[in-house]
Amino acid sequence: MYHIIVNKMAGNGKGLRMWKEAEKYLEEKNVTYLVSFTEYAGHAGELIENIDENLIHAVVVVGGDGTIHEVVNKLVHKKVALGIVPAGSGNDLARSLGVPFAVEGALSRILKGSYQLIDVPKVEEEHYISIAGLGFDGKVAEVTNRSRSKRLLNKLGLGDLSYVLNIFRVLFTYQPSDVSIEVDEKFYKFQDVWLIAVANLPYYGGGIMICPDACGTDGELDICVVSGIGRWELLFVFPLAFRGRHIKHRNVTMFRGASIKISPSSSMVMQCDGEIVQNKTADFSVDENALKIF
Ligand SMILES: Nc1ncnc2c1ncn2[C@@H]1O[C@H](COP(=O)(O)OP(=O)(O)OP(=O)(O)O)[C@@H](O)[C@H]1O
Repeated sequence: MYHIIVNKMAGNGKGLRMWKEAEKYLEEKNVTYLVSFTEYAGHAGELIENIDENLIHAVVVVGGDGTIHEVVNKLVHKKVALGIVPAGSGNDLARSLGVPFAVEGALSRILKGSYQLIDVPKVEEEHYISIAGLGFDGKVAEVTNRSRSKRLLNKLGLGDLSYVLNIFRVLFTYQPSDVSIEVDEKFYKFQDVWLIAVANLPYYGGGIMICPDACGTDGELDICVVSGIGRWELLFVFPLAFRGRHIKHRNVTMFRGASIKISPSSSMVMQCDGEIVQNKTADFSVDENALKIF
């Protein structure tokens, strides 16, 4: 049986609209399912905390990357597969995996039943599926989630605009840090680091292809470091990242590895799949082939 988890509030109400469409489609196809609706942050994880693996063969999220992130943390190394009907504002996991954005396409992919095994990275005990970021992107996520303008813009259906506004706000106040990075026992030192992305898959931030070659089945993580760059130049490089063309820029360094330790000289805000995490250290590893995903 499918357990469907719906975040009605995802994507400024897109979750509810897409669920209504999904409900009709599932009825037409005579699919048996159990459905639950999230009511607060953290609820999706709680709903499947004690999942009966003999009864439920797949969890389907109708929601965004934040809801998926909670579910991933409960499904790692389980028999239960994950399906997604992308209804968030960013939908970067769907973009990376080529999941259709329309309800019918996304559901028919799930109902076909063929899954792949995907790697799941972790930083300390926190798993994530797409990208973890330290620095500038973490700060933008933190400021946006706290800001009153987000709530107001969400009500007006302009939620994405709050990210853009905060990118500018953070750009002119952010203080870069010096950072030591250990990748598979090789040691690197960077000055004036703006951001470090540690990626299982290519996309974050609603379509930014920060690590174009990241592959969720190679047992490794791709790392992008942006350092030693002026504020105005960063503003110029930023749009290139929507097509992955930033990687040739002289202030951008790309690596790949399975075990990564990041030590900044001053604290850097960390986000995993867009959710802020309060870790003391940033030691990354990969659980290979740890999640079944449609
Ligand atoms: N009923 C609810 N009311 C408020 N917040 C909720 C509710 N249900 C879940 N949440 C929380 O809302 C946050 C955002 O949800 P989600 O990621 O699904 O959508 P999104 O932010 O619009 O999409 P994306 O992450 O793709 O940009 C998550 O952290 C989730 O835990």
